[in-house]
Amino acid sequence: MPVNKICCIGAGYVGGPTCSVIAMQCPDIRVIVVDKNKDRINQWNSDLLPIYETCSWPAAITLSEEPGLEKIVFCCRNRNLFFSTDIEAAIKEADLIFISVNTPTKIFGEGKGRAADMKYVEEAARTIATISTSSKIVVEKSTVPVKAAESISKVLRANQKAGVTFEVLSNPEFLSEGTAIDNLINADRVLIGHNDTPEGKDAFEDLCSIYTRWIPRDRIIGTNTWSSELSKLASNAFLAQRISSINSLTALCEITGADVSEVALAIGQDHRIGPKFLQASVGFGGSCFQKDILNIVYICECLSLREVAAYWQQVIDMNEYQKERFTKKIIETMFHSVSEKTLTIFGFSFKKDTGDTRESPSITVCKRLLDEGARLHIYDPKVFHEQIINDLVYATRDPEKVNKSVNIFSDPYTAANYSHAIVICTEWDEFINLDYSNIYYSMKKPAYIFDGRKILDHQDLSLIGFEVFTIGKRIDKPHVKITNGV
Ligand SMILES: NC(=O)C1=CN([C@@H]2O[C@H](COP(=O)(O)OP(=O)(O)OC[C@H]3O[C@@H](n4cnc5c(N)ncnc54)[C@H](O)[C@@H]3O)[C@@H](O)[C@H]2O)C=CC1
Ligand SMILES: O=C(O)[C@H]1O[C@H](OP(=O)(O)OP(=O)(O)OC[C@H]2O[C@@H](n3ccc(=O)[nH]c3=O)[C@H](O)[C@@H]2O)[C@H](O)[C@@H](O)[C@@H]1O
Repeated sequence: MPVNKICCIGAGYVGGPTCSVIAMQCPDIRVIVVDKNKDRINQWNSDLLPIYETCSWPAAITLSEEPGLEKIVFCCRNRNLFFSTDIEAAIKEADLIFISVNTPTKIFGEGKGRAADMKYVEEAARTIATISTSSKIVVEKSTVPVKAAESISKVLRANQKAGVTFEVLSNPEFLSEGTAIDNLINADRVLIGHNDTPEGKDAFEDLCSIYTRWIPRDRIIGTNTWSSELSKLASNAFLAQRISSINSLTALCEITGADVSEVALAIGQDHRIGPKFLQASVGFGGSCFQKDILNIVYICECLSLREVAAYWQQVIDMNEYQKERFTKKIIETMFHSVSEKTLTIFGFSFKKDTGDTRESPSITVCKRLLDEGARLHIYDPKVFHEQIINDLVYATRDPEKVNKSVNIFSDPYTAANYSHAIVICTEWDEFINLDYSNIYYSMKKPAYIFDGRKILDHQDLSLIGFEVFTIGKRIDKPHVKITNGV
């Protein structure tokens, strides 16, 4: 059955960009992205989109300009791309429905702190079943536990109207924030899990026919549904595992005098290992790595696979250790106390080129420093000030302390003024080229820099006069040649 109308439930970081790209590549298909969050839909319909995406238009697409998400949305919106809160109408008319709602870690009940909360997926499935008056392909785009498609099918079947059928596919998303458009247009692979039945195979072909408009057919992988669901979790677990592995070596490097960047370069040159995701850091963040690994841990524990669960849990534990180790180093270096001292935090998003703060290592570092009595000046080029305050209030559960001890700034120089230390928590490019001589003169002495992302020129900073600490490398004091003109 040709797909003419698509509905996507969930207008978030995945639903919005994914459907914008589909609308751009398939001008003959009408794409409606719906959400129950009215504010979010209003933003998608405004000039200020809810997601910050910097990426450029890939070379494969011939257009005279280099647009990112904004250009695509502005080009397709109200042509064949629509954002709406009328969920029922969009479901009714669609041939194919993406479920792209959030699947956060459960915060209470059975599996609290580890299992994925499937309530939004279930709610979406119930709505689809009760509203639909014609048969649909339902595509699970959200990241879900293995066997979730079975639960979705069960909910759909239990509530479907006579004569209406549903075929459920698993089509996990692999985009990264900040490079979503590139990732979607030049996807390494598109994974589609389907039932091994004639209906399942037909639905697979229907979804394929959308992706093949711009993705070469040999990059589309068809698997059984459970492999597809597990591959998504495993993919994030493997990426996070690489970061924890390189981070595990940083403490060793600092003690022995090895430099973790040199180690990463050396091991990454082996084409069997490869250079990506070996950048040592204060720790990984983002909405998915931790959540998806916890999900694997929980599934394994439920299946009595204790050793497997413990193996993956260690990736998370190492990440916690790294954030704690970095913060401890700050406190120890500053004479074992940051109480009443002002520390300037550069970067609050979980990585550069996004305004997203979910599970950002910056939150953990700030919370620990606030617990120790520090005053914080925070600067991030993209995160909204209210978001920073909300995150810190949630983390500390102490609005009074946040109100008293945290100031948010709109420019890095003012933020650093009169502070005792700068702490780099996010690798924003703009931090690399700041005028650190100027910053040094405006700070209290000794002036410290703690580079949690290894992005600065540490020798230069030492020469300016800073006390410098970074991850995975001992910074020796510079041998300043004192010349007296002789
Ligand atoms: N953020 C990312 O970079 C990636 C996320 N994923 C996965 O994709 C899924 C979605 O993630 P995000 O887009 O980041 O989440 P998000 O939180 O940004 O967006 C989800 C949206 O779904 C809406 N929603 C929830 N239940 C709904 C319902 N019943 N009806 C209508 N709207 C509903 C929410 O209001 C929200 O706006 C998650 O499972 C996530 O693990 C996968 C790959 C990348
Ligand atoms: O399922 C998801 O949500 C997505 O999760 C990640 O994407 P994302 O969270 O946007 O960001 P990444 O670029 O993977 O970075 C995650 C974290 O790891 C950190 N990181 C990354 C790479 C590295 O070498 N070192 C490192 O510390 C980043 O700073 C960031 O905090 C995956 O890369 C995507 O493939 C996946 O689709």
